[in-house]
Amino acid sequence: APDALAPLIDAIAQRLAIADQVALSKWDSHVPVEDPKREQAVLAAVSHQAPRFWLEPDRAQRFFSAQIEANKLVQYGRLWQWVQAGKAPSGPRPDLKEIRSQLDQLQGVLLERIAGFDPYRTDAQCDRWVTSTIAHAAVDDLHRWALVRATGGLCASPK
Ligand SMILES: C=C(O[C@@H]1C=C(C(=O)O)C=C[C@H]1O)C(=O)O
Repeated sequence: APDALAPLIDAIAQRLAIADQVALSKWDSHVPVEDPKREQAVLAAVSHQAPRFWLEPDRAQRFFSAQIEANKLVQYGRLWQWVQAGKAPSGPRPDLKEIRSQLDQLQGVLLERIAGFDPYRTDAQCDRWVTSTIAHAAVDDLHRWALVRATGGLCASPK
């Protein structure tokens, strides 16, 4: 795989790691996982920032839609596990505003890395590279499936 892929998958995984914190804050506050207004704000910011990274706003938005869907997948999965267990982990709870500013900080990193990988997305090997990089990621099952969701549009053509 090209050198640009591992850092991209890493940034995607970092954004998904934050989903656990989001889920915890929503468990505490009984707020629904999905927040359409916040999603729109994220997508608007992304499309505004895209040209700075020589990315088509549409392409950047589609990529981020997948990140948002994957993020919700992790949250629903964690909440399901905590309902099943009858409890969520104890420990420090950053508030949602703080967590969202962490997500915002990752935005530029993700855009930079998606732009770095884009030249390779039409390669016939693209799906194989992505598949094997995800297989080797040091994450649990829930995060691995979320990585699959998050990278669904990474390669230009389906298998
Ligand atoms: C991460 C959150 O949960 C969901 C996922 C979002 C995202 O990935 O950016 C945005 C809004 C929510 O639908 C959040 O509420 O901030």
